[in-house]
Amino acid sequence: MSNFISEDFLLTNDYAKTLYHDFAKDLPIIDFHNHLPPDDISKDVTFKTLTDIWLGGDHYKWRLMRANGIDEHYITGNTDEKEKFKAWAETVPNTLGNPLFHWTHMELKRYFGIDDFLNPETADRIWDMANEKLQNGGMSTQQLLKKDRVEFVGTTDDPTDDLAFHKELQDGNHPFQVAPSFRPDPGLKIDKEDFNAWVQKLGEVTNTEIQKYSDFLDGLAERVDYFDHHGCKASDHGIDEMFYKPTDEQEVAGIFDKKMRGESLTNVEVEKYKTFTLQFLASLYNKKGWIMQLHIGAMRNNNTKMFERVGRDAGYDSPGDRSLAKPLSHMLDSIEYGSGLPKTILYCLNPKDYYVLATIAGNHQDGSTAGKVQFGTAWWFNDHIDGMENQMKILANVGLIKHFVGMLTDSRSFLSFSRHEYFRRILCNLFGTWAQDGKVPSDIEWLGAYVKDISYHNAKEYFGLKNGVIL
Ligand SMILES: O=C[C@H](O)[C@@H](O)[C@@H](O)[C@H](O)C(=O)O
Repeated sequence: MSNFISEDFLLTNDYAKTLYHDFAKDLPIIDFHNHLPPDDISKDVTFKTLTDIWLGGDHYKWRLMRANGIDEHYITGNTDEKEKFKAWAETVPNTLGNPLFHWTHMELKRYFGIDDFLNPETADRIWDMANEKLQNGGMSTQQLLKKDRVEFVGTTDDPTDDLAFHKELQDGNHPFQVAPSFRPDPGLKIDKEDFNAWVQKLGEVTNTEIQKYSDFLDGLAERVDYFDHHGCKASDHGIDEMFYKPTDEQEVAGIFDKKMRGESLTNVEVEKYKTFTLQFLASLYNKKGWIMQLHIGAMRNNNTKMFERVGRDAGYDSPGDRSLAKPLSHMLDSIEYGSGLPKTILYCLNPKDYYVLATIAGNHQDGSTAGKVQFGTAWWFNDHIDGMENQMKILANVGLIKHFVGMLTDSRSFLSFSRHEYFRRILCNLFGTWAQDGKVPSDIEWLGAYVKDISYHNAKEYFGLKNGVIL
């Protein structure tokens, strides 16, 4: 496979090559949003097999395996690890054009030095080589972070989490910083059955009996303080359908009481509750100087039979298509008008909303911070060459790509950091092609400064980091 994943992979002209090799390649990584388990980092876990590190939790791969006719037994079932790996190896040759085809081979090459095409014929050899490498040292979670020069990891954490592993990590002497991100979705989703149980849990961790909405808000505020003390710099919200229904605390207190009594709520009540609670949280984020991330528009768990069998985040999600322009614009406007909008990153799953997000971000730039409101990088089903190019072109068309905070993996795997390389190659190829086509001056230093900012410096500045240490 010597002509694949070569030095100049995805770099189609000389400008692109110079931009990547001279400006992007050697920069450290700031991965400000992912789903890595902090306990695996803190315990410096070494994964035993390629299946452990590659297939556990990776619903992207699971989805393609199912599409390839593989039985669930070999995907999320209890079968032998090697059998699972072989099922993936059988799938890989059929993934042409999918980013997983590139990611798989980049990961084999970068982490294991394996240059072979993964397929049923090479599977045994690759399994042995990779597992030997995993077991021979140098591949623990912390070593992988160091090897990839990861300076900052932003995990995704429930507000009721005690953050014990983050604390351990912060007390340790590491060249990287692992910070929690505050993800209060269960406290927003008042329409879900487990809402009341979550409220009770919040009460337990804050040592209060939450009886009314104001107790609940106090509990959230206490956890924001707690997260702040543990290095948190950002929140994250999974908003499946954007909402905005203006209301006030008194009305929402009544809605909360109703839910606590076990009564069912109307859609309007649910939206009012979510609106006020998000406004309240945004005011806390703003006071702390946190970044508010909104991931909007996933339609989740669309296969009930499989949801009952394998649970959430298992590969049964799609972009939804509910309009988000008005509610999102009104929501941000109301926050800005009220307590002031925190730094905000907007992501959407349906690419039909790219112009909406990119321009709504522009509506709330206020001159306080360059790129204060960001149109975030291509998320999930858009995380591929076309999706990333599309996102960056739209951002450049209607805003300033110069201040773009760039890539994050959103991943659950320690081998996904090579996706920063993938992103940087795509970025350099985009700018290099503009230079080649005479669309922009071929001033390599000037373009190189853009590449460095987008690959690393902008995120570092935006998150207030200095050499891996939170300022
Ligand atoms: O890239 C895909 C993601 O990891 C996806 O699983 C998450 O974005 C998750 O649904 C979430 O809500 O945070």
